[in-house]
Amino acid sequence: MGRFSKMHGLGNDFVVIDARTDVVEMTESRARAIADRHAGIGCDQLILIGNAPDADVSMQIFNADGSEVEACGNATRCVPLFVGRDVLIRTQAGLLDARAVDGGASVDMGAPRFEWDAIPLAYAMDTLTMGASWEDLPPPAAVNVGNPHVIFFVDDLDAVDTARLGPIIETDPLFPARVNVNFAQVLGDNHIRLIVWERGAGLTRACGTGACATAVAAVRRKLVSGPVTVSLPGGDLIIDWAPGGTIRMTGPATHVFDGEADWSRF
Ligand SMILES: N[C@@H](CCC[C@H](N)C(=O)O)C(=O)O
Repeated sequence: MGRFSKMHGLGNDFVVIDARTDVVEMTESRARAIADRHAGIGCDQLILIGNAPDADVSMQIFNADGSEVEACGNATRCVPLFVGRDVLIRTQAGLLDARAVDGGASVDMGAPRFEWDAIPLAYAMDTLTMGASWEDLPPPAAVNVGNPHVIFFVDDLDAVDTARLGPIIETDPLFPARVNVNFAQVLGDNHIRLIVWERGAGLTRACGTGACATAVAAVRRKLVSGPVTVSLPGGDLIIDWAPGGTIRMTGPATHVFDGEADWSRF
């Protein structure tokens, strides 16, 4: 039998396995089966904590569809709670410094990347893909915070059919590796409301990297300033970024329960 912990950050929920002590061979189909909410344990992402030569621990991230990805902000905040101390975490997105704070954690998520600035993204969307399916959405911003995000700033978030547009944009041929889709409404100089259609997981209650990417895009467009409160369906994150710097994300992390499972059944 293998052990796991169920954890979440603002309702973005995880099955966390300590691969330092429980060796489990993770495949796409096994990750998908564990994440299945009806026939498995159920989670948005499956997290494997392992050993790393250059950090306290490593973190591997699998979306609910089984795809392995580079970054997960909400899971990163859960790692200090899982390990029991502040940690330097090796991820595909780089080394992340995660420190416990009251009720959660504060993480240096590294510097955002804007390599997509080289792509005339709005033009490409207009000419290649927009057509019938993208409708009246404005040209998005594109920010990579270890994983890829597009951000649409809209006037009225309640008027956007996020469940319908999310998967269309996620799988648009413009994004060969698919993309996380953020729908944001600026509520004030330091406040953004956000709904995220996550690549490989769909609509989640919160997306930490989505909040980081959205705050960065909003600061760059001078829509907000200073530390930004990003309000997601599951609650609030504080994101602090200034041009040229790294992103600091602060918010809750929750341990729900521990369990045991026979991984060979998945
Ligand atoms: N929920 C996460 C993001 C998880 C990965 C994402 N779906 C992707 O495919 O890049 C977060 O809190 O950042």
